[in-house]
Amino acid sequence: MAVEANQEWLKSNGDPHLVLVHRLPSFNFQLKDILQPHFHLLDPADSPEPACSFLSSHAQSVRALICVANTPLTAETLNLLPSLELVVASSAGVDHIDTQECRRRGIILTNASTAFAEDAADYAVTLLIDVWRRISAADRFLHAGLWPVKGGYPLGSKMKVLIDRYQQDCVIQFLMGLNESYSNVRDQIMLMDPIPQVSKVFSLVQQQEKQHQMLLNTPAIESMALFAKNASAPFKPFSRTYCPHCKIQGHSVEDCFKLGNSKPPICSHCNMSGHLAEKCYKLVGYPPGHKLYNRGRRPGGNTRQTNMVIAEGVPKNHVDKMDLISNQYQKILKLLHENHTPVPTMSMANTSNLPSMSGIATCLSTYAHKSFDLGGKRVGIVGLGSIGFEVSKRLEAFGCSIAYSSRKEKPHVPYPYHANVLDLAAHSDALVLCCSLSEQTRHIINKDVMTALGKKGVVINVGRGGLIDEKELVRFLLRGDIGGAGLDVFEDEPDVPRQLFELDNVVLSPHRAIFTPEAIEALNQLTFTNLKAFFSNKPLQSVYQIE
Ligand SMILES: O=CC(=O)O
Repeated sequence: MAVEANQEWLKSNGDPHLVLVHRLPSFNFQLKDILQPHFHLLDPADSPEPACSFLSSHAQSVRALICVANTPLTAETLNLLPSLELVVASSAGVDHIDTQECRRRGIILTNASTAFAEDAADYAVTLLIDVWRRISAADRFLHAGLWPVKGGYPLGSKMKVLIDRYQQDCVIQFLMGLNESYSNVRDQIMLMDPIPQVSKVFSLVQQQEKQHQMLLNTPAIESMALFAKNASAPFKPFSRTYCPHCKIQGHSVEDCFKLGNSKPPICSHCNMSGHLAEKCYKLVGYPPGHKLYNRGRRPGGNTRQTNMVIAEGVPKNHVDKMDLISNQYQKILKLLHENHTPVPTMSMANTSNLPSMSGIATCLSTYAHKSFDLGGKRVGIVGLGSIGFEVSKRLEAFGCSIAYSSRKEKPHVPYPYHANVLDLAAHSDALVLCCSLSEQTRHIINKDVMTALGKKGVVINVGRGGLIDEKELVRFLLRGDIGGAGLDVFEDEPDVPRQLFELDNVVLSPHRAIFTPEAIEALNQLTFTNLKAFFSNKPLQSVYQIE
């Protein structure tokens, strides 16, 4: 920082002014070296004397105080500083400062939101894109070595139908017994009455799979519970599978249907849509005349085929573990029925001339066209201060439409204003929380707001954890009553609800939004500028309006 020739912030006799450093002893005061040459810094944390008596004896004439990070600044401390006129907070949030007491005493408060605005906004937008596009989840998927095993990770906010279909497919294949080393857990699941929902079975299977994997040093594809012959074939770009619907090699018509590109195929065996008769035949046995009719038929007749055909509840002969009996088959059919959600049909016409893309990627991009992109999404910004405004600038560039709620309507802002967050939520696909935490804003995101935001709504928080009723948010996320969350802050940091760890539609970050060297440099600059301005009777920057 350049030293200025005219040091008009010094006292008239040329001495430096006193500035009190208010910090918890565990917090480093990095600005010390920069400020020391220009101000007389008083730092009780450097003294062996208890803070109270230090302040009473040495700080009676102090006019300016720097509040470091989230060191609590209470009315009791303020009472010990009768000459205090300025509090310079080195944070954007001021919920650790008794702002009402500051106001009562006429103390001016500045915060760091202008210094941190760009970095905090970058982070908020990144969280939003990550939640919508599932970037972190896809990263975990890839790091876990699952790409070659389970095929492409379906990205995007409206992929739930596809994920459901994917889970359903995996579960059915698993229950059909394509991986024998999982027969015990399969039998246990089949004995459950009723068989739990597909998503539950899917997670039970995954748990088992994790346990298996832990026992193996180098897990092989074949050791996966959900591994099934050809399960990943449709996802391989050079597979010889051919889709008669979209005329692209690399996936089957069933996959095309799962991706929403064709009408569901109808099974000629059970009349259900969504799969072909081959799937049923694998379960119940191939009919006479089918090319695989003799497959698995052994002398003695204990084959899946004969068991399935003859058994009514209990097989007559010995049944080996892998075989399904007919009521198990019925249970599986029921599962299929319960989870049968229609998938929107979309045309491949616009993308079928993209030879460099694999079939699956082409299908995904087609499906994604109106689903994953940020363009057209309605984003509600809660708190249009300096951080919120930077968020709006960025998201506008992505083609989002912006609305906001704030303590007051901003006269020169072009975006629609909503006087309350409930109303904003009802008109938004995502809410981005950039406001400060106060008694008025605590739990501003509550049950009603989340309900208004809806099942596809996303909430991003770079403000303070207390803005959200976190327990309620966890419930909403676990029930699928909200579309996702990107959270940099939590109610009880560093404790984060563990239930969130498993959710792919949740991105978690340990309160890092503003931590960049550039933001710290901007903070140093802002603090120095404000102290100089204060002692030279010039206007201050980043003044926090206490209400
Ligand atoms: O969270 C960071 C800050 O308030 O500065």
